[in-house]
Amino acid sequence: MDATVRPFRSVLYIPGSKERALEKARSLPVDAIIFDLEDAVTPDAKDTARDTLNEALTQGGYGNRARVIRINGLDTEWGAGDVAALKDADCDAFLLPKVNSAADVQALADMLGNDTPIWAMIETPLGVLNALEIAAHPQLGGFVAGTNDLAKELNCRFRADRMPMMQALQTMLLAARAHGVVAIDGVYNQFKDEEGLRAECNQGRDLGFDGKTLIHPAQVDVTNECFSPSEDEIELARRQIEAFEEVERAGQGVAVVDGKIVENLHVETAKKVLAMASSIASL
Ligand SMILES: CC(C)(COP(=O)(O)OP(=O)(O)OC[C@H]1O[C@@H](n2cnc3c(N)ncnc32)[C@H](O)[C@@H]1OP(=O)(O)O)[C@@H](O)C(=O)NCCC(=O)NCCSC(=O)C[C@H](O)C(=O)O
Ligand SMILES: [Mg+2]
Repeated sequence: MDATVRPFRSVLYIPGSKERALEKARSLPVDAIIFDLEDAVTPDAKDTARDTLNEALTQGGYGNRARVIRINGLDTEWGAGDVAALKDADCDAFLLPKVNSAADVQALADMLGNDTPIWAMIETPLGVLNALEIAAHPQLGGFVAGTNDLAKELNCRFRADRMPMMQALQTMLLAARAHGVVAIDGVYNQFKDEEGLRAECNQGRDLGFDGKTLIHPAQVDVTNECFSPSEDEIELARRQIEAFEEVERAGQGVAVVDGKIVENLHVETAKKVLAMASSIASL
């Protein structure tokens, strides 16, 4: 799949210790999986989770889904052991929690000793404030918003409109876009509340996130729907491209579609919409 238009709509956390969930994920229509060794795994299960996860990845069967391993922080008693056990695993990226600076990313890069992309959880005040230098690290492939940790660190309240953490989310997005890395929104904790999830997905999509992290299979379909180009968006993109090509042939640089101007930059966006739609259709 073309990496520039690879979809990351639905990114499901799976506890690395849960064999049943590791098995189930092979058949779920998610774009990416985060195999978690951090928060979803209790301290007494940390060691066995490494083996369970290694075995699942060796066995494979995850198809086109991007496979991301979230290790424990390098400042914890498990981080170095996670890297040692999994650095050669068949995966697409390693996800480092609570990244505060580019030096944290470099520390993991040094320990890995390979060029597997590193993703960073942005979930601390320093991580947000240093997002630009973190995104600029040459091995950095993506940001994941850790909205639970962020709320804890900010001492803010959870609100449906997420106003208290909006600056952090947008700072992270600006940095991700400045350096062309993937940006995934945080989780929606009430996993049985479909309407609440839909609203938060739409907000994340409006902000510019590529997709959303999920904690339960019941969240997958809504999320895929919200982060896919809709039929209306696809149809509009086609008409914008056609209209622009027509005016271009007549030596002009501005078309009008549905009463709105269409210039070269809108055509670029329209082409991205069609490329993403076709990438999703090919899954
Ligand atoms: C939330 C859960 C504990 C709920 O578990 P459970 O009660 O077992 O759910 P169900 O009985 O409804 O499960 C139905 C079937 O689905 C499978 N399942 C459940 N969850 C997953 C999953 N995440 N991935 C794959 N499959 C899953 C069950 O095995 C059942 O299968 P079957 O036997 O065939 O019926 C549980 O969903 C869970 O543990 N979720 C993950 C929690 C997690 O990963 N937390 C850490 C990430 S969130 C975070 O840390 C964010 C960040 O750092 C921040 O700061 O914000
Ligand atoms: Mg967290």
